[in-house]
Amino acid sequence: MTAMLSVADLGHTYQAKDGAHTAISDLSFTVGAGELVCVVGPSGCGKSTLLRTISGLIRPTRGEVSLHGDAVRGVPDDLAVVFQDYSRSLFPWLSVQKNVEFPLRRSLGRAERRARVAEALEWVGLSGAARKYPWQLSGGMQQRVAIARALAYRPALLLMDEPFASVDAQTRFELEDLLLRVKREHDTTVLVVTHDIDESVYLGDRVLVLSGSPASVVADLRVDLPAERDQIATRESEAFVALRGEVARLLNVGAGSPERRARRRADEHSAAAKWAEAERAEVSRVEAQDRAATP
Ligand SMILES: Nc1ncnc2c1ncn2[C@@H]1O[C@H](COP(=O)(O)OP(=O)(O)OP(=O)(O)O)[C@@H](O)[C@H]1O
Repeated sequence: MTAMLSVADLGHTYQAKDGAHTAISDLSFTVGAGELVCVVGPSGCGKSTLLRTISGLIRPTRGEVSLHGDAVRGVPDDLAVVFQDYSRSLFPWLSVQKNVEFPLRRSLGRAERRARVAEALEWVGLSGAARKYPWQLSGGMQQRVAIARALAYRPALLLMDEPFASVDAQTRFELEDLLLRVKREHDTTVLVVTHDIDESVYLGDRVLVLSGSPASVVADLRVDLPAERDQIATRESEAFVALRGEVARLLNVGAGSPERRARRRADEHSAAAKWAEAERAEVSRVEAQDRAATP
């Protein structure tokens, strides 16, 4: 299988006021064209840093990322990202139609843009919602819009950062099946970061298990399940149960004393709050820029 994405000896060290912090070290893996690979790892191990380097938002301090053979030096044209927080990734002042159309506004003429939007909305079952605004839709529908926007762009690689973590369990199952269907029908190459071990096995052709910070690859597991999956039958199958057990063991889920676990959760919480704050400021800045650029 041709490698669509190649990550070679990747490392990244942040320079902060209180010293240097190595978030990822020696990460190497490839993702083949048409493959769906899930990445799991302990909280704070460096998964978002990995996605930021793949999407060209930060330059790694070591190693290289290539997309169909070309080294990534900035944000690649043929890449789309779906984030966990749909409410911040959609523009509330634009209709669903205009949200999905937005990334296509420079590359395509009006007729082709409209055709792509109609097609993508049909894929995600939202043809009837084109004229609505994001705030008129449920959380699951908003995340469908974000997925439609990514798909309308026809990216060579779709990156998803905890895409279904903010929706209820029923919607999560529906969106997982939607992703599998779209991937199968359109041969999309996808890299999904998730905290959910079951989700990683249900969705993945492979599961990459990362170590604690700084992240490196602990295991690259092939998911030996039929391509057609079913939320009940697949999750009950022996192969599924065995694999999710293996991932949990590799992640050492449940290890440590209750005190150590509580301390670790508190540390993760304060680091997450700090970076969420920085990210909010960055998103507001970019939104203000986009708002100014919106015709
Ligand atoms: N801009 C930054 N400057 C300095 N350190 C950072 C920066 N961004 C992240 N870090 C640190 O790098 C480490 C990895 O962070 P990252 O957000 O990549 O992890 P993660 O696995 O995505 O976390 P989570 O599972 O909580 O989403 C953390 O210790 C974090 O505090």
